[in-house]
Amino acid sequence: MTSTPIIDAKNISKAYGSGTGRFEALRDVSLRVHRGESVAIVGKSGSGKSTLMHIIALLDVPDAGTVSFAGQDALSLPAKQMSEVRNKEFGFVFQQFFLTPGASVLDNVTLPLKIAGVPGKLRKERGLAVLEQFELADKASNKATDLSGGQKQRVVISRALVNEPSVIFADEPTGNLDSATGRVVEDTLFDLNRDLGITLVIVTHDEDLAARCDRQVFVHDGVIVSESRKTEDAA
Ligand SMILES: Nc1ncnc2c1ncn2[C@@H]1O[C@H](COP(=O)(O)OP(=O)(O)OP(=O)(O)O)[C@@H](O)[C@H]1O
Repeated sequence: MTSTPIIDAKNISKAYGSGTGRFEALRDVSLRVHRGESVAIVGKSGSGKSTLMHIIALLDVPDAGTVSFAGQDALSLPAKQMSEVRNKEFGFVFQQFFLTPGASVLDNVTLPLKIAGVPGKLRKERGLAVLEQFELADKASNKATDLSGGQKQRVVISRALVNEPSVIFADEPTGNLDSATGRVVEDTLFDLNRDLGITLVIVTHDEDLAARCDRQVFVHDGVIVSESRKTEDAA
C-alpha cells in the first residue's frame, strides 16, 4: 500500500550567487517524507542540509524542481496560501531559538496563533496549555531571554506545537545545549512523533540523534548520496 507522501520534493536544484561566485548548493535532489515518519538529514558542514530543509519547509524556493505538501503542488500556491500552509502545518525548531527577546514566554509561544488570526483569549488558553505540558506555565510572563538554554528550547518546541502542526522541522535542535539537556529536548521531539504522529524532519551532525530517526538521508556536495533505515537495536 502506498499513501500520498506528506512532503514530496522532486528534482530540486538551488544555486547561490552568480557568475564566478555561483555555488550550486543542491543538484537535482528528490526526497519523499511520509506522514508520521522521523527523517534525519545528515552530512558535512556546507553539504546543503539546511538549504534542503528550508526548501521542503517552504521557507525558501528552489531554482528548479517541485515541492508537494499532502499531494498539492505547494510552490504554485499564491504567497498567502503558502504562508498559511507553513503557519498551520509546520512547526520550526532551530538551534538559535529565534525567540523575540523583549516579549514574554507566552507571547513568543502564541505568535503562530496571532499570525493565524486566533483571538487573544483563545491564544492565551492554548499557549498556557502547551506551556503546562512542558512544565513551563510558571514562566509564562518571564521574558523569553531570562531562561536557561533547555527552557528556551522547550519554549521553542511549545511555539512549534501551538498550532498542532503535522510536521516539525528541526535544524540542529540540540546544537546549543549540553548533552543532558539536549537529550531531554530530543526525547520531547520523539515523544511528539510517537504519541501524536507528528512527522519529524531533523537536520543534524549528531550521529546518535540521527540514529534515533526512522530514516537517515545523507547529503554530500548538494546531492543525496545514500539513505539508511533505523535498525531495531538502535531504537
Ligand atoms: N545565502 C547564501 N548565499 C551564498 N551561499 C550560501 C547561502 N546559504 C548557503 N550557502 C552555501 O551553500 C552551501 C550549503 O549550505 P547549507 O547551509 O545548506 O549547508 P549545511 O549542510 O546545512 O551546513 P551546516 O551544517 O554548516 O549548517 C554552503 O556551501 C553555503 O556556503
